[in-house]
This record gives sequence, C-alpha cells and structure tokens, in this order.
Amino acid sequence: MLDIAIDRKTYPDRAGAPHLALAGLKLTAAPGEFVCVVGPSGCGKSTLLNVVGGLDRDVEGRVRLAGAPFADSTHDIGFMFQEPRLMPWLTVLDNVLLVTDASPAARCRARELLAAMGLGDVLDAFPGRLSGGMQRRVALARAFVIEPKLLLMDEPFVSLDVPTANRLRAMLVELWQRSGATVLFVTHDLREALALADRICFLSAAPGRVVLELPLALARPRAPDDAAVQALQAELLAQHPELLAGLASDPDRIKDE
Ligand SMILES: Nc1ncnc2c1ncn2[C@@H]1O[C@H](COP(=O)(O)OP(=O)(O)OP(=O)(O)O)[C@@H](O)[C@H]1O
Repeated sequence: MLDIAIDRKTYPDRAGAPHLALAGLKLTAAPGEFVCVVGPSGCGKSTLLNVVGGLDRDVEGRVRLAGAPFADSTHDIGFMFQEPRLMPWLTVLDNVLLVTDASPAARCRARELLAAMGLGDVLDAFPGRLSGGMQRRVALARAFVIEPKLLLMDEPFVSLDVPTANRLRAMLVELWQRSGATVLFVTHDLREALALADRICFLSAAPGRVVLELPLALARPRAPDDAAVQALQAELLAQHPELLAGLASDPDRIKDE
C-alpha cells in the first residue's frame, strides 16, 4: 500500500552546494502494518517523513499510497511530531477539530476519542494548562480523528517520563489496532521500536538508506522494559554490533541497559 523509492534528496549546504540527505532509499509497508524506522541522528529520518507526508516535494523519487502519488493522498495522512504543536489560542476540542471539516460527525469522533484518552473533562481547556503528557494525548487524538490511512510519527514520545511515555505507547497501539492505519514511526530508541513495531527498518548514517529489516513476532501488548523486548535487543545487538554505534546518541546508555 505504501511504496517509497527515494533516489536522491538533497538540501543546499551553507555554500549552496547539494548536501545528500537520502539516497537509494526503498521502503514499503502493507496496509495496517506498524513500521518503525530507526537510525542514527542526522541519517534522514525526519526528511523521510516530510517527503512521505508531502510536506517536502523537492525530491527525486516517488512515494505512492494505495497506488496513488502522494500529491493525491495527503488528506489520508495523519502526523505527530516531537512537539505536540497545539495552537495555544484554541481549546483542546478545537485543536483536534482543526484538521477536520468540523462536521457533526467529526465533532462526535473528536469527543469520543478525547474521552477515550481520559481528556473528556478538559475539552474546553487551553493547551497551556495541560501537562506535557496530556498535550501529547491531544496530539495523538488529532492524528487519529481524520481516520488516516497512513500515520507518520516523528519521535512523538521523546522527552517524556517513562510511565507517561509507556501509557501513550499503549494508547497508540490500541488506536492503531482499531483504526487499521499503516504507521511509519521514526525513533532512535531501539527498545521503543521493539515494543511497537511489526517490522523495523534500520537506516544507515547519512545519506540514509535501509540497511536492515527486522520483522517482529513478539506478542502484544509489549513495553520497552519487558524481558522479551530486552532479550531481543541484546540478541540483535550481539548479531549486529554495528547498530550499537549507529543507533545510540548515547551508546553507554544502551550498553548499560
Ligand atoms: N532544512 C535543511 N537544510 C539543510 N540541511 C538539512 C535540513 N534538514 C535536514 N538537513 C540535513 O539533512 C540530514 C538529515 O536530517 P534529518 O533531520 O532528516 O535527520 P534525522 O535522522 O531526522 O536526525 P535526528 O534524529 O537528529 O532528528 C542531516 O545531515 C541534516 O543536517
């Protein structure tokens, strides 16, 4: 359903010369599949999501969603970024409605989603009054309210405390399983990827391309600190020691864990 082939994506460097961010990157995802994209800082993960989501069209290559070029399909795509990106002057409900046609059906869906995420009491609150975890929940509701075919997530749970991040991951998996959306989830946290994905695609250092694909058969629900996830991480790093250097912005942390 999602078919990505990026031949070349460059940015101009300070001198105006092309700086290669992605090259020869091929990636597919089946309908309803949860794919995590893992790779070192600067390998092009955010660039990949921007291209797939149609936010950046200055690229050599193609992205097809359900057989159609991305230009035709952006309305089927939900986004969630590192920052919740809520409008401070809009209420929680209106932030979610912002990406909809605000029809009665959309209002109903937004209210249901927010209630299911424990936000039923703060529909009329402004984002500045919410905790970081609550703001991410609003962003998660906004991503799902359009009933996307494809959900693009760029390290959405970064810099949250561990229990909050785990709760949000569990909510994401529940919403994803109910929605049937295909998910492309970028992270450089290997255990987060192991806890979430049907398949992990590892990118090389820039210019990024897929160097390893790992299908996962672990039962759900899973969490990053599950014994099975930790064992798989240890096994994977023993088999592919090069990933350790590539992945960790803080390699000692992964080794210690
Ligand atoms: N707007 C831009 N202009 C110039 N260079 C850019 C721009 N955006 C990204 N780059 C460069 O392209 C490469 C890929 O960047 P990108 O942000 O996609 O990587 P990333 O894997 O998401 O990094 P991180 O994990 O640190 O967020 C990097 O070398 C980066 O410096």
